[in-house]
Amino acid sequence: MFSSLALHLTSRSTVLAIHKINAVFLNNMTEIFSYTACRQLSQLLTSIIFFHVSEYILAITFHGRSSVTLSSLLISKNYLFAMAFSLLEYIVEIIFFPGLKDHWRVSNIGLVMIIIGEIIRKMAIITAGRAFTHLIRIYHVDDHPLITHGIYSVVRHPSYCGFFIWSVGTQVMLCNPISTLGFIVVVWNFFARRIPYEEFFLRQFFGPEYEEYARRVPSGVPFVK
Ligand SMILES: C[S@@+](CC[C@H](N)C(=O)[O-])C[C@H]1O[C@@H](n2cnc3c(N)ncnc32)[C@H](O)[C@@H]1O
Repeated sequence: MFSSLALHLTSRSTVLAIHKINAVFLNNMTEIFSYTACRQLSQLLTSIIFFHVSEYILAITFHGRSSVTLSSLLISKNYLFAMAFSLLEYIVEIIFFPGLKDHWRVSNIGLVMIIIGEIIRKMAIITAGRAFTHLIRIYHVDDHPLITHGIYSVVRHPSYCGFFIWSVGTQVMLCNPISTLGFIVVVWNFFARRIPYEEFFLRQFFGPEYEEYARRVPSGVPFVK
């Protein structure tokens, strides 16, 4: 009799545990499919698709289909890792701290950053035209003039400035505190090393003309000379 009572109690507690797990699961699913998550994740997806497809179309427009590779889509392993990490952060936080994602003023500032960053970057690509290559040129070619007009008269590296704002904006829009800091550090470091490397060759190509341009116009990436 005792054993059947024990069995009954065990199966009852098992059923209760399953109900509890189901409730937690359903609650988590409700958070994941909430209005907040649907809106923020669809904004992220739209921004990413628009950014990469337009990069690809502009690269084809200026350089022709044959010289455009996957790198023109700017999808690297590090980039995929960073985006995957930010998605993981988003999912964990929306399950355990859903209130964190409801800061709409912050999220909308992120959205504005995405739009401004995108506009600056695309203005840079269109202004530089064929001079804009995704891989840094290390040999001078005849049809590569120094671009100093338009947005290049305001900052020397508008496409990097635009990407910096765009990428950090994606994380601000998602209200992801860890990835926002992570993106600021990683993207800034990347450009802080890339800009001197790129300018080493630009100084070789254009000599005093580039020196004078660099003295006059700021880089466009904070704290990078
Ligand atoms: C990915 S693009 C980035 C251009 C620029 N750093 C920017 O942020 O807009 C890199 C290529 O642009 C070329 N480039 C950079 N600044 C330039 C300028 N002011 N005029 C002409 N070519 C430039 C470099 O030689 C390099 O091959």
